[in-house]
Amino acid sequence: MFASISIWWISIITLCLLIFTIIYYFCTYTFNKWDKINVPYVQPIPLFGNFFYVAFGMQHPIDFYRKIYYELAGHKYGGLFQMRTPYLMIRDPEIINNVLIKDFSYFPNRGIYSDFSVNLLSNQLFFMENPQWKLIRKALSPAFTSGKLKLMYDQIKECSDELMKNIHKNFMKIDDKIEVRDMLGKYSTDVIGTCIFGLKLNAVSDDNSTFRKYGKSIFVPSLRTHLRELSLMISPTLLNILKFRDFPADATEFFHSAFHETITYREKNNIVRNDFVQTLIQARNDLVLNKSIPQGERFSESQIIANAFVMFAAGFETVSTAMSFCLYELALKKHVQDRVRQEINLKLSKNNGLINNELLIELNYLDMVLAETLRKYPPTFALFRKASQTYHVPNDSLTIEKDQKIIIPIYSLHYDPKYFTDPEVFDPERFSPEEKAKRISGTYLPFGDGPRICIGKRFAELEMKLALVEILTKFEVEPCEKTEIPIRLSKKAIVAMPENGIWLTFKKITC
Ligand code: HEM
Repeated sequence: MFASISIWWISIITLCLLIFTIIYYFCTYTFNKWDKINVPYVQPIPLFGNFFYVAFGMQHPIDFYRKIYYELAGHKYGGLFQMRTPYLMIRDPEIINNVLIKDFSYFPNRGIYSDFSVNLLSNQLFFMENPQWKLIRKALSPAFTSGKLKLMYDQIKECSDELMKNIHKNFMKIDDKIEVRDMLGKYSTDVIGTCIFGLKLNAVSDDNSTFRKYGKSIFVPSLRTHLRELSLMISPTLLNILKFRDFPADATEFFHSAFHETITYREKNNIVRNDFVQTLIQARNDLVLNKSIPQGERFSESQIIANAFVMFAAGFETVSTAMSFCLYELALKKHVQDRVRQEINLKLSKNNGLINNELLIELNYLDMVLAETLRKYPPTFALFRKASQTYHVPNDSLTIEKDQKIIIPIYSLHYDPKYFTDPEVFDPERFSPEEKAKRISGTYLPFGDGPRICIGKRFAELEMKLALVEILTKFEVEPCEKTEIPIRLSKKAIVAMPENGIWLTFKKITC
């Protein structure tokens, strides 16, 4: 009897040991990656890698990358583990330039996984991989030429006029304190609506705007997005089993049908306009309906719709957050605000008081202020790439294997005192023509770089400058008792976003 009990115990213990060994192996077997190729790395812990505090919402990814960046100080690159997935962080500007620009053909993709069969709206420019990415980027780029931007000016101006009306209304009805991120989020929703989709959304004046509601829901930090990220870093297979979606289902449905209706309405009614919807219709004709192109190069209807969505998703939160941080810094730095206003007023007086596209182009100091805002608060805090083939780093022993995921830590580079002295200080002089000429390329990357650089960069700059000119010529912005100093960033957001909004006082300029 004793013999059978001990056999039973031995079997149980052996089974437990076996299960423990399998789990331990699963949680750690990727961790020898950097030792094998002699790359410095930060010591991981089973399953979580270096990502433990981020996984439990105790650390912002920005702080996480910053910590790794400094632990790898003195090295051109180094390894880290986001859960079980090994990433190569590149710190050296020359290698960064090789990856983004010079040797782009080795790194054409971001390597951000999405199962397109359940995430229809992710099947677009941002997530797409070569060769499809190249085809669609070529088809959509003509929508953002300087000629096209000039044509969009009047539409953006209409939105900024609405914005100003709303600020005045708010001013008279409520008080002089405004949460600027919400207000500017409504403005950027309207701008994208009219310029990209030809839709008058009126989010600025309509508190119940559905576009605004669903737009916000894409970026609101949620447990779903967090768990999605974590399961992906543990294993894409796990993500496929758990089927976490990239975006909430109701938002996906809403945007899919809204964009589908817009495109089909234009087609049915033969409406031809010189705007982004027209570019999408053209892309649909060339890449979906054209039977003469090879099957592999053909796109689906749903991919065209997803590319309408990406302009909305990538364009509204980034712009409104950047403008809000800009106003925040100007409120804290009165002398910089005065100088911006002086420049605007000087140019306005030479332009008969008229705000137009040409005037905006001439506002060089405002450009410097915006550039410094995007240095201090880059909405996208890191760039991602994946090697599509094995790559030997020139003049170095490192070989980057095919499929290796790469992180370029924008935020850490922007705060490295080697490249930006006193990085915590907001100083637009860093972007004077002389300082810009001295800057080491590959250290300032708010819009990314190379062929995959942000497609909406110039559109965003135009939109931001116009709203800032309108606001700063009519109001002085100041901090109030609700202004958070220093500002705290949300630990869960996928873009650099203030935790509690940005409250500022608006004082009417009377003269
Ligand atoms: C302040 C505003 C903005 C910032 C800071 C910003 C930043 C970025 C960054 C860092 C990337 C990744 C670039 C890379 O990987 O090298 C990106 C990509 C992208 N952005 Fe923006 N963006 C802004 C506004 C916009 C706007 C207004 C639009 C659309 C109208 C837009 C559309 C896109 C798209 C579609 C991509 C993917 C491009 C591709 O993969 O080919 N962005 N953006």
